[in-house]
Amino acid sequence: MSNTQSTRTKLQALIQELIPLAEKYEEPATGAFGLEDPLITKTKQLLTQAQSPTDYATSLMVSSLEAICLRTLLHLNVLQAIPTTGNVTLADLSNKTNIQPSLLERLLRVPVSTNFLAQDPTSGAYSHTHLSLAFTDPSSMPSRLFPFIYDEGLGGLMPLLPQYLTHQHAQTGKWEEPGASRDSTRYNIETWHAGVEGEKTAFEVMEMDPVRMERFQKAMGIGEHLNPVVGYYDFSKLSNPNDPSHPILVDVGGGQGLALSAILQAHPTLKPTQCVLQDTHPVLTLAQTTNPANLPHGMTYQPHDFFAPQPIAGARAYYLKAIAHDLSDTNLVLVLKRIVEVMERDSRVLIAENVLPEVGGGGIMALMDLMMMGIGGKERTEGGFRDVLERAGLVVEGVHRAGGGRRYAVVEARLK
Ligand SMILES: C[S@@+](CC[C@H](N)C(=O)[O-])C[C@H]1O[C@@H](n2cnc3c(N)ncnc32)[C@H](O)[C@@H]1O
Repeated sequence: MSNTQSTRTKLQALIQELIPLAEKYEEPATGAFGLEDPLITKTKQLLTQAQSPTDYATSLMVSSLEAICLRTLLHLNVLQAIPTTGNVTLADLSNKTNIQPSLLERLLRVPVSTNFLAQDPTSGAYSHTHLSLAFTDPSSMPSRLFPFIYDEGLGGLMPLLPQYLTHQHAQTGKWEEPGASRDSTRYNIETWHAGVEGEKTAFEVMEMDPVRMERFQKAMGIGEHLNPVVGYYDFSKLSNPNDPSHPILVDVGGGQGLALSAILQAHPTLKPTQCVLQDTHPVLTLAQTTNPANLPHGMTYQPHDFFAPQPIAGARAYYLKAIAHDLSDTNLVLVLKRIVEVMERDSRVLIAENVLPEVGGGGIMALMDLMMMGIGGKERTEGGFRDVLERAGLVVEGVHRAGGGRRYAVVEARLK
């Protein structure tokens, strides 16, 4: 069989497989994240099979550019200026946005080429597709997620990965993960890019820009929508009403307290007076002034560097959400050891994170993992969590998965 014939046979087989998948296709839930319908997975296989390597290289370049154009269009409020129904000419769009027509035309050419936006082939007028329309609602998941991920790494830092690795190789003689043989909180793409390599951590770089810090902390709320905080771990078992002075829940690096707030709301038996929110001083100041999580009165706000000795001894649980993935294995072990030093037999460490499968994991997990690489962190498999917990003197008691096809889980650990 010639190559073309064998490709045709494979394409026909894939198309046959698409038909039953199309019959079972479900409209994705709003905000569903990384839960790819089998129809989409199979369609991508079909496309890959049909593409030549040159087609593939072309689409790769175009989709990278599409992200840049889309970020720029959002920045300039262009998508919002396209009517939700009907279409708009270039001249009208230019008048509405006060943007030079030729700049607009050139920025819009890419998203039109990918069918993200529609363009009338005769008049050239632009209209929305269901995809672009979603980006006009500032509260929609795409509008919240894409600019955040783009601004926090995808657009600026990740494209520097080849240069960063070359720079690191010149210093260490090794091709390795950022900071693998140094302190990865201070040696990573973010700190190198900011010109403070070895001096500040990635989060200290962020704190140098209060506007960015506030935007980042606000954006943490997106996580609650993508991966619910409650519903798969029974936090109510931490309750200890007989000893009201006993700390029950310490949220280590808890940011604005969004997770703590969700936990307290879902488990009214937990007393706020027995809960502690720890983070850096600037972040807690922001949390107290803006209180976006609507945290109840009575809980303690405690500035604390999680590399320093843990000031709350014997709490029922030390909760770390989206902390482990900011850290290398070495640094995570250091942070966990600070907690281990003050744990009692009934104390637990609760790590809330995505748990990668041992093999693969899909595009969005790969993206999150590389985003974390930018600041010296990483996503982990269950085996990866077991390993760091073991090195810190802990043992896994359970992996409580969020379910619904999500990778998210609470990894519960106790003293060995
Ligand atoms: C990705 S955010 C997660 C926040 C929160 N746990 C959540 O899930 O919304 C990481 C948090 O760790 C905090 N952080 C970073 N380095 C820290 C340190 N050395 N000590 C304490 N908190 C730190 C940051 O200020 C930030 O709020």
